Amino acid sequence: MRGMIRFEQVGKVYPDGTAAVDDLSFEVREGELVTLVGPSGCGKTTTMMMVNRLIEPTSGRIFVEGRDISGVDPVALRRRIGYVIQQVGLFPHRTVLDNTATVPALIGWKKARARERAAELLDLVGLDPATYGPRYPAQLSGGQRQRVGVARALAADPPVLLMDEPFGAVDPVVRERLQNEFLKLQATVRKTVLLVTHDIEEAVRMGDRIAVYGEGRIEQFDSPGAVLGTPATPYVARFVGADRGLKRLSVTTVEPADLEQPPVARTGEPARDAAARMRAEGARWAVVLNDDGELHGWIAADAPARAGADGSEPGSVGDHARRMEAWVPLGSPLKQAFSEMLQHDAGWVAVLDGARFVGVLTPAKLHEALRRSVDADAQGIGRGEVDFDSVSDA
Ligand SMILES: Nc1ncnc2c1ncn2[C@@H]1O[C@H](COP(=O)(O)OP(=O)(O)OP(=O)(O)O)[C@@H](O)[C@H]1O
Repeated sequence: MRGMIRFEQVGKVYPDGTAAVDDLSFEVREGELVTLVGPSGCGKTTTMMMVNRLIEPTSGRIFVEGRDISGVDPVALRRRIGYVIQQVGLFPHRTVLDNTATVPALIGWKKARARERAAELLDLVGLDPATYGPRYPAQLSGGQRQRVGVARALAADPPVLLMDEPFGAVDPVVRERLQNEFLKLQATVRKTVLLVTHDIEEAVRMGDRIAVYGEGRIEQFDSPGAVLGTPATPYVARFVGADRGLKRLSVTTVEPADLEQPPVARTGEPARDAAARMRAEGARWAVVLNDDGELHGWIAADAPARAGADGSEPGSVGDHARRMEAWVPLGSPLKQAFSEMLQHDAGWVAVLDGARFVGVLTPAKLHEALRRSVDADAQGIGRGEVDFDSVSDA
């Protein structure tokens, strides 16, 4: 199947002569989340509202699920398209449960079934239906209202979701939490999503692909990595900002190939043996694991010798190990690894796969991973395929 949403040379000129968008062509694949990002007034909302026919284009054609929507009844069309907006637009005199059940009720579901579905959806977005279902919108926080907006849009299980600044009305901390929650939710529901934002960070974090808007047209339509790594035009480079290398840290993940393997000591082994091994390998420290291969901490190469300086027995590795606070799961963004390093003032972070220790990430390896991902995008290949020499020579 071709794109779930497809724009073919679409233009919109408002009756007063304002040309909001011009010659837009792009498609959103099934299950893909595409973010539309750009400054105020560049035509993002116009683009979005043409998909559910709240606005009609003046030229070109738009297809949803393979059908030219100019021939589809707008009401029938909107049943297939969930819509989440910044102001949420909950009915103030209706309970949260009834607000969430709005669309299923509208399309003729029996009341009991609609409410059951609404309760499921509230649960899915992290709101306990027993607690929050009976409340009215005014009795919720901004973040909770936003979640209800998402639950309501998903209630009738539409294949397509339009989201216009869905996390815009909340503070940055809540915003990041809602973004992460939505990404987790999207990993299970796999809707085809168009999300409008003016925030490049949000676009990068949320989008499988990003459309960067200039004045009424798309300047670049590509993966977050490519937009940050190889901006197509000077406009895009300015828009993503001089700190795009930093932003890239949020979209590049820690992979097994990025890790170093330091010497490993076990909690139960004699400290003297571990120290001898570290000396032989020229290492100043070792990672300490317990018998199940789980991270216990780390040990300095000279710790046993210092402890035994007074002639006493240095004991086991466990006696000298220090806790390791800086760790991240495999697959975390590099940004998280970097932030762990800074927060714990650590020269490296441990990387875990579940509870299992898989290696450490050092600042040099982090830098290398970042360079590798820039190169991979520039060459249009996977990160693992980048020739290491070409990275260090660059
Ligand atoms: N009904 C209308 N009549 C005339 N011009 C309009 C109308 N609606 C929007 N516009 C204009 O069309 C252009 C694009 O507007 P649009 O709302 O799509 O931008 P946007 O990128 O979503 O902006 P924002 O981020 O501020 O919401 C703007 O210049 C706007 O003033």
